[in-house]
Amino acid sequence: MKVHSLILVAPSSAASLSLHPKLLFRKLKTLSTRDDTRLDSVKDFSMGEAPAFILQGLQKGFDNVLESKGGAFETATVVGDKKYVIGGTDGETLSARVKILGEWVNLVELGTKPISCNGHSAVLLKDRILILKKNSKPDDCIWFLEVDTQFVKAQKKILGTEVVAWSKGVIGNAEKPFVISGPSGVGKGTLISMLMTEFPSMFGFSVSHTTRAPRCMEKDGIHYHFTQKSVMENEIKDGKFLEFASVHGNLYGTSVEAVEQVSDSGKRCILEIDVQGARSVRASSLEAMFIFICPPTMEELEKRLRDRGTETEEQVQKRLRNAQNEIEQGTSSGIFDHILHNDNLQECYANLKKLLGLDNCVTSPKSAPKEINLPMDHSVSKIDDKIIINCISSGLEKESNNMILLDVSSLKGGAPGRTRGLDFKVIDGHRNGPM
Ligand SMILES: Nc1ncnc2c1ncn2[C@@H]1O[C@H](COP(=O)(O)OP(=O)(O)OP(=O)(O)O)[C@@H](O)[C@H]1O
Ligand SMILES: Nc1nc2c(ncn2[C@@H]2O[C@H](COP(=O)(O)O)[C@@H](O)[C@H]2O)c(=O)[nH]1
Repeated sequence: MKVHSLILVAPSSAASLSLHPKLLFRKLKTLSTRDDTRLDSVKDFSMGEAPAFILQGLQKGFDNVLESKGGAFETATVVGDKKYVIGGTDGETLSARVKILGEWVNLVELGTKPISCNGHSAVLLKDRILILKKNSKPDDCIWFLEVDTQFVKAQKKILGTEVVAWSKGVIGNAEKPFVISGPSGVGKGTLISMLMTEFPSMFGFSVSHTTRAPRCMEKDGIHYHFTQKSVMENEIKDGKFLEFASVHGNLYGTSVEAVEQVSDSGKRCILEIDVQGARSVRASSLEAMFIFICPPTMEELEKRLRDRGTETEEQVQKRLRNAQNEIEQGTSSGIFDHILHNDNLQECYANLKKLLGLDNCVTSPKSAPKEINLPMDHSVSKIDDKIIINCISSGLEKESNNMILLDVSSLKGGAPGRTRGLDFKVIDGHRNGPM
């Protein structure tokens, strides 16, 4: 029998990625050939201990799949007394609605929503719903709708309403970003340029937003995203910034997207931000390495700032006044993992490379990122932290029963950024022989 739609209650024994494929196939076959009346017993599941279930379009009339008149595909996921309805083809994106005790209530959806698709599966994990989009590109097929994560809980408190947050799922982990701070003119930008010139495929710069005016050689989107104060303040309210601070009289900030874009490219992200920003990142969920750059003396710092010639006299004075406080904070607050002294530039650069494990480093070509290819037709089931995607191939002479095992045991990050740490394995059914 071909498995079209399958619903499982998580057995106590964990199916791990290391489970022998033959055993897994056997286990699934047993479960999938069960009488469909088995489904009724799990219709009323509640959230908490992560009951395993699938929401699948193929099982018409099944409680969790709603198909509205216009052909809009929707799934409903019950979490305690709430029912999250996800889908709709009337817009360009998927969206979510929620019913509490049978009544529709106002729901704020945060994050970037996924673009619409021809159906999806929805699987309840502990505090979020995994969405597997059908007929979507490999880098767009896995999404999460967070319903009870720390981020959602905090936003509910702030907004005083029901909140969910969308987050795109990414296979693998990002390289640990590093934060470089130090007073204006100490040489942060110079050191970062040297690093990016020597290791172009290894590092990416997080392009900050700022409300200050561009300097003559600065380009929008490359050196900074130059913006208006009111625009940036609204984006801060919308939760788009990982950190922000008022520095030397202007607003500066790192958007969540700036860091995620660098990580998506497989590079290690560099954040060049002030001490207040570093403090905020330290308190955020972003795991990073923190480096503070110190000038040899205040006189030398002043000379470098003046020689750079990018600031007016008034601005130089302001930056020097702030520098004293930054150096005190940077060297005594415990925010920073490492302090480097930029007296001799080449020596400081060599020390920075040492910290980053790059001394005597030979750059090797990067292996291509792992990509998941979800077939249009698949059914989904769940055992503990493993999502089993049964790929249904039709029209082929031989029936293929490939499976994708998606491991959601080590999720990292999440809204307002990407959800990383996903892993998967393809199990070729043919190679396992008859069961
Ligand atoms: N070790 C050094 N010795 C002498 N000059 C230096 C040294 N390091 C950097 N400089 C020079 O000091 C000036 C300021 O450096 P840079 O612009 O990199 O500072 P910054 O910390 O990035 O400043 P800001 O925070 O304002 O962006 C530049 O003209 C640079 O060439
Ligand atoms: N908190 C943040 N501070 C930032 C960010 N980007 C830059 N900076 C700091 O601003 C000063 C001044 O920069 P300049 O380009 O005007 O010379 C610099 O020393 C950085 O420390 C940011 O995104 N967040």
